[in-house]
Amino acid sequence: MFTTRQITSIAKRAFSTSASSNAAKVAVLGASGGIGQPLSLLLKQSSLISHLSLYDIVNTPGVAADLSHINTNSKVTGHVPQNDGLKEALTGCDIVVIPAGVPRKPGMTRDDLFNTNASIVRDLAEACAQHCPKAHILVIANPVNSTVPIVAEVFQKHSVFDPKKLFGVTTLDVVRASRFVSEVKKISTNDAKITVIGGHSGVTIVPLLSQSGHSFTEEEVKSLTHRIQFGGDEVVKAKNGAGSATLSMAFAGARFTNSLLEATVGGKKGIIEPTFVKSDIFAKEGVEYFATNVELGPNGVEKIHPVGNINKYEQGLIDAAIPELKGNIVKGKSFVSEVKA
Ligand SMILES: NC(=O)c1ccc[n+]([C@@H]2O[C@H](COP(=O)([O-])OP(=O)(O)OC[C@H]3O[C@@H](n4cnc5c(N)ncnc54)[C@H](O)[C@@H]3O)[C@@H](O)[C@H]2O)c1
Ligand SMILES: O=C(O)C[C@H](O)C(=O)O
Repeated sequence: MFTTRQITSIAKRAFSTSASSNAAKVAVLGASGGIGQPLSLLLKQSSLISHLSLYDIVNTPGVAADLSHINTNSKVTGHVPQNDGLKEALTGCDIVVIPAGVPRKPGMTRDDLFNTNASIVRDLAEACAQHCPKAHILVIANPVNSTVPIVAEVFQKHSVFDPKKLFGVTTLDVVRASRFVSEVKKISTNDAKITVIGGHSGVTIVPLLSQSGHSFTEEEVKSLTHRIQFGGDEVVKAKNGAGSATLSMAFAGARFTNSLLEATVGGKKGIIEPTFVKSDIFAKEGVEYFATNVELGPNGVEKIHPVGNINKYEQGLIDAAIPELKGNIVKGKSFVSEVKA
């Protein structure tokens, strides 16, 4: 006869060793990089992932072997371009996260990365359109304001574009905003929920501090807004040529991926994350993609939240963001259409 304690312990073991049937295959493209490795480590902890598929042009066999010893239920595989590695990495994927591409050095803007990263993202998007056309695509590679339209154009070219399944990952801006506000107001980050809208570069990043429920002096608003818009530069400067944010980005990327997993395979309702998606909000102004809070659901984008009530200062920030955002988006779209022609 088993005691109650023994039965509980056997049940717990059985539960913890059986992989969840509601779990997804998730690929990380650029998995050996500064973001890719810690992001993959964080994703290895998810019970909603059955297969973590790691692709990079180098070093993924080692990264995958290392992660595969962690005793969570997901299988980990590593792929490199040889032997149809990209096809193998992507086939059957539900979610593809793309941090592949070069990071900034001091003095560079994110747009300065376009020449290198546009073709990397375009080629990876081509492979996704062919091998996992129904997957949710999460773009981290910069410049996000342009790389997201690049992915959309490639998917459109293959007639497989679903705007509900394409996301520019802007979560780091919200993570930073929360942290910076918590420091200034001396409050817990749990009480510092800041909506950040727009895009992901300099003035296109628009924090809506007036919606936070906290009051700020004019001075605080100006300095917090600047810090949130240019937080990436702080890290680039501190790393002094060794790249940009990797660990905080991995945290933010894992947060967004986990939210999407919960909303899709996890079946949870009411999950809201900020993200740069195809949106009608400023379509009249010629801006086809815009980040606001987005409710996630089983098919990806469930509901795009409007900007909401804003003050004059924030309206000024949006007015400044629109032309730059528009230019970034057109640049991404033309990059694909020019090659198409
Ligand atoms: N969205 C954001 O908030 C955010 C935040 C931080 C960084 N980023 C961006 O993320 C990107 C990656 O940053 P990082 O610090 O990890 O850079 P990194 O150089 O450390 O890593 C990039 C990885 O991409 C790989 N790679 C290059 N070409 C590839 C290809 N064709 N296919 C697959 N993999 C390829 C490299 O081998 C490398 O391992 C940069 O563009 C950076 O600007 C975005
Ligand atoms: O600043 C960068 O270039 C990386 C990233 O976009 C960030 O916001 O940290």
